[in-house]
Amino acid sequence: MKIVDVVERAVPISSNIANAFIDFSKMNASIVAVKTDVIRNGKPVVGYGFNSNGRYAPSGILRERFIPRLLEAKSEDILNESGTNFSPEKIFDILMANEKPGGHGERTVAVGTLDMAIWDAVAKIEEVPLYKLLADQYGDGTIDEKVFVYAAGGYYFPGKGLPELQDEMKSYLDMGYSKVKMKVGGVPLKEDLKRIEAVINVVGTGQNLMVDVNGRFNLEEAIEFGNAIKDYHLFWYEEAGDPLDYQLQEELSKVYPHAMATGENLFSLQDATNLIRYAGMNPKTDFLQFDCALSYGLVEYMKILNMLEENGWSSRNCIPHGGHQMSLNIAAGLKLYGNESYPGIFQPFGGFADGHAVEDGFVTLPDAPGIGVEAKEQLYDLLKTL
Ligand SMILES: O=C([O-])CC(=O)C(=O)O
Ligand SMILES: [Mg+2]
Repeated sequence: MKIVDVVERAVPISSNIANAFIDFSKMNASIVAVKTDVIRNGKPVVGYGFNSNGRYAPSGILRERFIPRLLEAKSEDILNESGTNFSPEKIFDILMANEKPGGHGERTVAVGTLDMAIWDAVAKIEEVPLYKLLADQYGDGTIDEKVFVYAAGGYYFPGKGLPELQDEMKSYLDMGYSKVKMKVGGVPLKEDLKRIEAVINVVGTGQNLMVDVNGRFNLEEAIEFGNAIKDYHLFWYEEAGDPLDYQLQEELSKVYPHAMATGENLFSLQDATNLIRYAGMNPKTDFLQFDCALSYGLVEYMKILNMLEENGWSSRNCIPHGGHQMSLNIAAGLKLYGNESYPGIFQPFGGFADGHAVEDGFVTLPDAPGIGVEAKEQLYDLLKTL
């Protein structure tokens, strides 16, 4: 049993949307295929992966360091104890050989992308959906039959006014979502408050709305904004300040009385641990958004879930960033609170399996082996070109 080839390509996911920190005019992502010599259904098993939005394709380090390390590994060093499948944990160790701790940089994205493809292959070799493999081998043996998902959008866009913002949010409700997220912090406070009120008018209550600052505010601005929105009782207030400024988050936590969310730009177990140690976040109210496809993959994510449990948090505090099927599988198999979703943006990676419409804010997963990329036609059409 061996990996015969690994191929990578960068593909555009660019658009004119912007959050408070970046626009996506040059955004791209790496897609990878891990080709094995294992035959299932008469064909060699191929695992597919891609990196999540917000970080650029790590093509260079994938091609120069991580793919060669994987291809140079001896078969016995990447198989599980019984030799019946690949071991994502052993592969993680192979990939991370000769990488110093700290200063994680873009390598977390490269490893996260490969890790996704490895898990896809491993589940395909077992001939089960990844969520089932996770529940059986790493979870309590049961799955969540449906997963809470919210529609993330509300981006700034040239010429987009309040009516267009409201139409966008209405369209998410029409698709079956119950909660929506919008970008804030990119225009003056007064203007954002009008945008927030316009969206609450569509979704009915602040509890159906999250706002995302994408790390734009300093402490003073974060507190001012928090004070201005607190009476809306929003579902959460996300990434108010720099993701690594734990003190800002801690100070904000002292004065903002409702749920907050952060973590999409923390890319390692150590960074996540520091957040839990130093940022004053509250496991009774707050949400954690670590995205395995940006942060060394599911092997690292499971270490983060263990760390959370040791510190009085639960997998139910987690709603990963990224809106991809990998995290949807993790949500169903390891019992997260839910998953993000980007209806219509970051295509073809955003959204879930064809024919699995969102109903009352929940989505079901296909019964296909692996992550389920073959059940999303537009995505599979792209991946199979590798
Ligand atoms: O705009 C982005 O970079 C995406 C983001 O923060 C989110 O989905 O929470
Ligand atoms: Mg965000």
